[in-house]
Amino acid sequence: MPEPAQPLPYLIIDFDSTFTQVEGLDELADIALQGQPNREEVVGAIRALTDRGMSGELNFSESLKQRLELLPARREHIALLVERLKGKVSESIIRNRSFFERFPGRVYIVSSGFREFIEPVVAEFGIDADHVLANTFTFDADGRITGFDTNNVLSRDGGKILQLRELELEGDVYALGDGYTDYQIREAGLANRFYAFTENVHREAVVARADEVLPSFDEFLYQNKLPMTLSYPKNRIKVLLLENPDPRAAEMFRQEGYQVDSVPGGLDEDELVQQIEGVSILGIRSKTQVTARVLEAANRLIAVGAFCIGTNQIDLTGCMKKGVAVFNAPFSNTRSVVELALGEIIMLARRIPEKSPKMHEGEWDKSAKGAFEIRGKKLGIVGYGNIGSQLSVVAEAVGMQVMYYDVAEKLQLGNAVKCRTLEELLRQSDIVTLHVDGRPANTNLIGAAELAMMKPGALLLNNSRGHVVDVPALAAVLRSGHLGGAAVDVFPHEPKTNHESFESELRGLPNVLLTPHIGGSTAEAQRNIAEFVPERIMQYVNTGNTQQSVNFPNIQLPEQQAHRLIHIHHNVPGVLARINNVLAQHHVNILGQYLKTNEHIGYVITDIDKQYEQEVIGELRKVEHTIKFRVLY
Ligand SMILES: NC(=O)c1ccc[n+]([C@@H]2O[C@H](COP(=O)([O-])OP(=O)(O)OC[C@H]3O[C@@H](n4cnc5c(N)ncnc54)[C@H](O)[C@@H]3O)[C@@H](O)[C@H]2O)c1
Ligand SMILES: O=C(O)[C@H](O)COP(=O)(O)O
Repeated sequence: MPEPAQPLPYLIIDFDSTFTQVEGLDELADIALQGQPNREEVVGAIRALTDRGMSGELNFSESLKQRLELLPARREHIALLVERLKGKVSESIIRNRSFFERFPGRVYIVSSGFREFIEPVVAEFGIDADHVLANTFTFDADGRITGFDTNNVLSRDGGKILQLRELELEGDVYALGDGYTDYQIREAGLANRFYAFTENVHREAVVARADEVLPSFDEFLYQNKLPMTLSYPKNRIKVLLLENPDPRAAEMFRQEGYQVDSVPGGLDEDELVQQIEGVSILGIRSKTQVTARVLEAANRLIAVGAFCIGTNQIDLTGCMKKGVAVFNAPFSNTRSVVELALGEIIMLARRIPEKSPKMHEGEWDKSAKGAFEIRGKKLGIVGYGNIGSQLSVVAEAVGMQVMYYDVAEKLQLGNAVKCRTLEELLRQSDIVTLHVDGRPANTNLIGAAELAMMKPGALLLNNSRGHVVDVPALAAVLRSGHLGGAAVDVFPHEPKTNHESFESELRGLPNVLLTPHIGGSTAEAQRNIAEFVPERIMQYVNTGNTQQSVNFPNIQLPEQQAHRLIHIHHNVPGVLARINNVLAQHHVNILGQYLKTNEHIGYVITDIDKQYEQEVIGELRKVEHTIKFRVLY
């Protein structure tokens, strides 16, 4: 861990809602009133008094007095409280335990809370009792808490100020806390700076008076160039989510401590270029185009999450060359598409797209004309990947004969028959369903010539990508009656939001089922995706693991041993040797090293000894052909 550049300031840290996530007295009331019918009411009243005291609405001594009058606690409840509080230490304080263990002499816990529960909690972080300045309870002979020691300066209004005066600290003093009384230390001139700590509670009145706002203790250490566990505070990682992924995605990123912004609907290239600056993680779905121009404007981008299967909307090579890893959800919505396709086959076979609107208009058109069972019919699947192969199994289960065509060698499932050419499949199938990926070469894969090869009266489904089918050609064969119907979910030009209108030559044609790109839009799929993608991205950010990235060399890493250095470079000879030279020159021991390359980049992870000088990092950053370099911790 590098040494701090300057002498450390004294840190005056509040306990309740700062060192721990909760208020000690509120928790004590909750414990003491367990099983009592008035528990909620009394705890609520104590919480309200705490809050009024903390925001400066009620003077402190009055707030404390009133709270203790309401508190029916006893000595034995305190031990239970201590155990509870040990499990509720603020995340960023836990993360930086080694900071406290290393500099206990520079840290004071100054609290209007009570020594009896503060001391044992902070002792676990190496903070001694004489660096805990807090109130003390008074008890009666039966062990019931009766009040507080009124001789203690901290029990009075302006108690923290009086306490700081008594301490007579020399040099820089920084106060950190969530309450008004913490701010008063700086107001009284007893601290150079006041940091409003908002990891647990955000009090407007306090934040408004702060020199700095700290969403975490990492942020404090980072701003002051002090030794910290993470290399970069998570609250500085900005996430931009477009196209409404399930709210669970934002929730997961927020839980991790990231800042999350959401823009409903998509953004066009110009809009995204405007918004991408400062964004570390971009979350999109199938519509947003991540182009070279967008990447050029992306000055902090680490990863792109496609909250869908398709990634053809992303310049994957451009991302790779910029050291931006892309992740998608390759399996989360496959079942939803399969179910939609099966439903569409049956709907088209029974000409429901024509019959249902007629019924809504009051027309009764009972007839078997053009309607057929799907049992025994030939289903031709183009693209036998995750969706195509799953549909194959389901279609066989309802009695269809499955044929498939794929450019890659694929395992035949069940009784499915492989076709050697697309033409072979098109000429035989009663129903053709497209499940190819969106690679540019698949543009107009099904055009006029291919449509002409299909059997008269056959049905076509496209749930893959809009550009795979030549839409005017499809409209022509539907109008001519050569095809019996079609179901189309994806289009070359799709509206950016639900407020734009949908234009297509397919509108108004008979037996054509049109859906607004909803193949993967089910509650189950969206929820799965919203967990899957953030998990992959957070793993990448936290450990460097690139498993299942669609554009980075995939490395599944063992658990980190000490410090982890992540180096992304252009794949040219000699970079690894240069990295290792720097480490060797500084006598840094390599505990483990993992390298994988592809045609464009090399991705090397090096786990090194705890001990290293700051210079090493500077030199590694300067290694020629470096695209991105980061130290995990
Ligand atoms: N409508 C929706 O909402 C929705 C939902 C999910 C996925 N999708 C799209 O569905 C498609 C399939 O998804 P998947 O997860 O099964 O993808 P996948 O990558 O698992 O499978 C695609 C298959 O198509 C094959 N292929 C590519 N080009 C081909 C060609 N010209 N001829 C024959 N085979 C070809 C590939 O070899 C691969 O086996 C993708 O385009 C995806 O974007 C759409
Ligand atoms: O690629 C996909 O998974 C589908 O096309 C679904 O895309 P969407 O999330 O934009 O609906």
